[in-house]
Amino acid sequence: MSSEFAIKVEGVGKNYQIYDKPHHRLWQMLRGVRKTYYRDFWAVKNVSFSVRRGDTVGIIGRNGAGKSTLLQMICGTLTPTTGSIEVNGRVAALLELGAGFNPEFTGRENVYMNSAVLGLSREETDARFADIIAFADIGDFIGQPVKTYSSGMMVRLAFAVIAHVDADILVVDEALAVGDAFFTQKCMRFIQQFQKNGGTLLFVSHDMGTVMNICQSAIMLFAGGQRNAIMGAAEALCKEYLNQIYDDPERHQQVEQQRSLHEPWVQRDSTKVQTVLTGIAPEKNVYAISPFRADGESFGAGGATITDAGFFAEDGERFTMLEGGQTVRFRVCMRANQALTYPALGIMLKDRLGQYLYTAGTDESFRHHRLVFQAGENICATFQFDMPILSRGVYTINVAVAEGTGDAHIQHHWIHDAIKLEVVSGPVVHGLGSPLNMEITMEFLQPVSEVTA
Ligand SMILES: Nc1ncnc2c1ncn2[C@@H]1O[C@H](COP(=O)(O)OP(=O)(O)OP(=O)(O)O)[C@@H](O)[C@H]1O
Repeated sequence: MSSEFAIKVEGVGKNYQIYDKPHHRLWQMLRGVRKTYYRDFWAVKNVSFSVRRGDTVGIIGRNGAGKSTLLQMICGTLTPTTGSIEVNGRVAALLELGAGFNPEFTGRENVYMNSAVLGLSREETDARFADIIAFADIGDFIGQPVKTYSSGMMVRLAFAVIAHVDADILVVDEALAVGDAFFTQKCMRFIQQFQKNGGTLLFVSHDMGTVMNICQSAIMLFAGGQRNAIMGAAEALCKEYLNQIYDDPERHQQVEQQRSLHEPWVQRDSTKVQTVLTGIAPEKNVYAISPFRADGESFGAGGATITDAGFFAEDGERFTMLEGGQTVRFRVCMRANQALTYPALGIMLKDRLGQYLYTAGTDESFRHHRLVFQAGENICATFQFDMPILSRGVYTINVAVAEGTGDAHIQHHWIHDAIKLEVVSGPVVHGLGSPLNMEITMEFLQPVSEVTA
């Protein structure tokens, strides 16, 4: 296989023999020469594709389409019935909760066992053990049997291991990377670094927005057919996937039923032949704001320390709840530990996948002020803006203090996820959010013929 490829899959299929009754299995063993007591079920059939090194590939498909089956075969935990799979490099996967862990063993024992399965020697694991534990951040539970872990702890430990085994290929199911927002951000930072370093990523997701954002190409699986996977550009396949979802006869049937139950309201009121509805979205966009995390994960040269950050009202009160559209002040404060020339404070709002939505800094506005801070000075910057209307979910804000100019600067203190924002309610479920002050109007441009009651 050319080393240009990380994975090459040719004609791969996985067949399960389905027995309708338990005793049919026994009959098959005893009398199977003359008669077959099972049905063949192809979870994956005749799949071929190749993934180049360094690519990020989305794995999409409806529930039961065969994603896990295919990926388990790539990881080597399941044997294909047909075809061949070549993998060039070390594969580490986060596919199934608790997979690869022995529930009776402690977290520590499982780390050693898992690392060994992934190709690390005992000495290599010894050298990385402290980092693995720090990444997982599960405290004393590391000495407890894994069967006592919450699902969140299990994901933490599993991700910590795969992040430290020098994998060439990572297989991650997005559904497992959810839970604690700060841990998710840490995982996404690791994944972004892994991609930058040229790692190959297979990313299973049901969120087409995410796939289009982070993947160049995608593999779409679908149940049935002579060949049940196709590979293509991420955007084209995501569109195709959405087409398929909405082309579902069951959905059409449900809508037909709704039609038969509800008379269209325009027809009930014959005076409303032409109607205008005007309104703003009825549900308030409410944000819950976490306290400032001074001890959040951070880095920097140490010439300054961020001492506080948060949303404040005009009278100085710290907000713990906010509403989309509300005018707010985000204040970030720092202490200079040394003299600083051209210092700048910055804030970055990120979505759950660690992608920047908005960033702002004092550098642009204060560039011409040629600011200099002295050691021991405390300085706060306030960013006033109208809170955007974001879709429901968890967001975080990084805060940072840098010194220098746009191209040539150093970071003195950068805190990842210093504040967590959770949009707990709101009118927007899909997409990033909605513009502020949106009004929705519906007009019937064609006169609707009068309907007799
Ligand atoms: N051991 C098994 N025996 C029989 N059928 C199986 C077995 N494992 C999986 N299947 C079937 O194979 C099909 C593909 O399953 P798979 O878990 O790979 O789908 P998936 O795309 O990962 O689904 P999801 O998105 O729900 O996780 C399903 O119909 C499933 O019921």
